[in-house]
Amino acid sequence: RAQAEIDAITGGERLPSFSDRSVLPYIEAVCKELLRWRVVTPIGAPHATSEDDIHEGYFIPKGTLVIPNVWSMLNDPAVYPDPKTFNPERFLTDDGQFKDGPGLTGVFGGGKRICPGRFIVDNTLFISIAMVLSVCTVGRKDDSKYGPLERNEHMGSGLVCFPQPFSCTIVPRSKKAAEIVVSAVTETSDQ
Ligand code: HEM
Repeated sequence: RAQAEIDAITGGERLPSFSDRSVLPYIEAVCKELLRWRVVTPIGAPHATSEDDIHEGYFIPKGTLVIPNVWSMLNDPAVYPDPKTFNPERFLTDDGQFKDGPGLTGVFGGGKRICPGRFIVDNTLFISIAMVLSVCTVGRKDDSKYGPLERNEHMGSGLVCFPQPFSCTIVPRSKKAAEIVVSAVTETSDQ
């Protein structure tokens, strides 16, 4: 579906660009679902309350350490049904337009110390996914080095989580797609 959406805009003749973003809602949804499905900072960053507070009946004194359970918010079945399934469509309306999801901004923390890198993340995710999928097909692969993919497709643990090593296949979709990649690389190295 992602590739069909891109092809409808580029005609398979060029790489997608940032100016195509508003007409690629499914790619937008893929980016958001990736941030939700594999949470990079599952417990955000610790903060402290700067004054006494009451939250849902609980008294929280000034100076209390607060750790946001971002993973739980983004895996709440009441908000994101069947949360373990990668399903970009949860970020689309019935007529295929992009819709943001509750709690997703929590991925980057909040308040004065919210992640300043979130704009880089947003743009890099979009352009990388759109460009790669426009010219390549990415496939699953089991191998003797890392074993069955299912066993390795989880994230590591820690304050910052990332996928465990895994194998995959990345192949050009066509001869034309391979030519587009070569000419983009040549143009970049000429600059
Ligand atoms: C998916 C990628 C990323 C995620 C999920 C992420 C998440 C976070 C979170 C949760 C915080 C703590 C915010 C808080 O205190 O509430 C943070 C802080 C920060 N992030 Fe990111 N981040 C990402 C990428 C980046 C990138 C690419 C950069 C820089 C290019 C960056 C720079 C920073 C900096 C400098 C802070 C500290 C801000 C401060 O304490 O004032 N992050 N990030």
